[in-house]
Amino acid sequence: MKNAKLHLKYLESELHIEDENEKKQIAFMILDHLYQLDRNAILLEKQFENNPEKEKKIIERLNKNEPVQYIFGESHFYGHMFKVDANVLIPRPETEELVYKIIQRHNRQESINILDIGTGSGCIPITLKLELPQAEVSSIDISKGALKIASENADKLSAKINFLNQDILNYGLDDFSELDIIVSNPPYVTNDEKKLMANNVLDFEPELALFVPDQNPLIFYKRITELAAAKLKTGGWLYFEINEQYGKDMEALLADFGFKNIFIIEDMQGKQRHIEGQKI
Ligand SMILES: C[S@@+](CC[C@H](N)C(=O)[O-])C[C@H]1O[C@@H](n2cnc3c(N)ncnc32)[C@H](O)[C@@H]1O
Repeated sequence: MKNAKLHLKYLESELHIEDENEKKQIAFMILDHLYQLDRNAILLEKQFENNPEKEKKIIERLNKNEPVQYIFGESHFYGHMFKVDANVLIPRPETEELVYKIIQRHNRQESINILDIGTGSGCIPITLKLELPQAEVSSIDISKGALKIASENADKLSAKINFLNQDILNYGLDDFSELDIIVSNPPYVTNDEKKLMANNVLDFEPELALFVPDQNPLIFYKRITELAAAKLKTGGWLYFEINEQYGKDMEALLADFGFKNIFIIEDMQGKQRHIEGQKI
């Protein structure tokens, strides 16, 4: 039998993670994931039977920089647990902020049409459907692997979403007439920025979800803004998560396509992370 508090310390000592807080957090997550030991159980020094083989495998993968979310196959987003694998981006807290912003503007009774572009794990469309249950929600991704995970998440969380496998750069939204909301967190990292990124992102997260050509970093934003100008209802909103380097360019882009009420929103780190604009 092991003592939960002492075992937490042991797990920490096996992890090659520089940041002490992150190390502790991940050791907690291992105890929770493998043995359902929460902070209370650790504080009370609960006795439990451990599985050294499983622990060893997890620690080996963590020490090769693999994100803990891929190892456990799940990630929290907006109070729900989403299945994740190597086909999908790990949902980020900044994206929760974008979803929160959208939910604040609408109410649960509105029968609105929402389209999300770039589904990934399905975190955006599924959360919007759960919070705005009268909405019709659709979501597009080029990746069949991502759509499979997103559909599983939608089923698990009982959210009815219309998923479409399309390349937004070559699809004119022909299945849609008038939309109230278009939201997207498209790929926005340039190759130049690759060298600044952590290995656990570069080695494990899907390239398709992250990168855009250096010579055309706004390729997805230009295409989606053009489509939104055509497909949104008057009064409808366009929401993007953005690369903080391109706030000014994004404002100009939305203005060029006739959007009004354009606002850039900072994330919790104070970075220009979201933009919204209204079709008037
Ligand atoms: C940055 S990820 C966002 C995923 C998810 N919405 C989130 O916030 O966690 C971008 C997504 O866009 C998808 N994608 C990339 N190129 C695409 C294209 N040409 N058409 C449609 N989706 C595309 C990727 O497969 C990926 O799932």
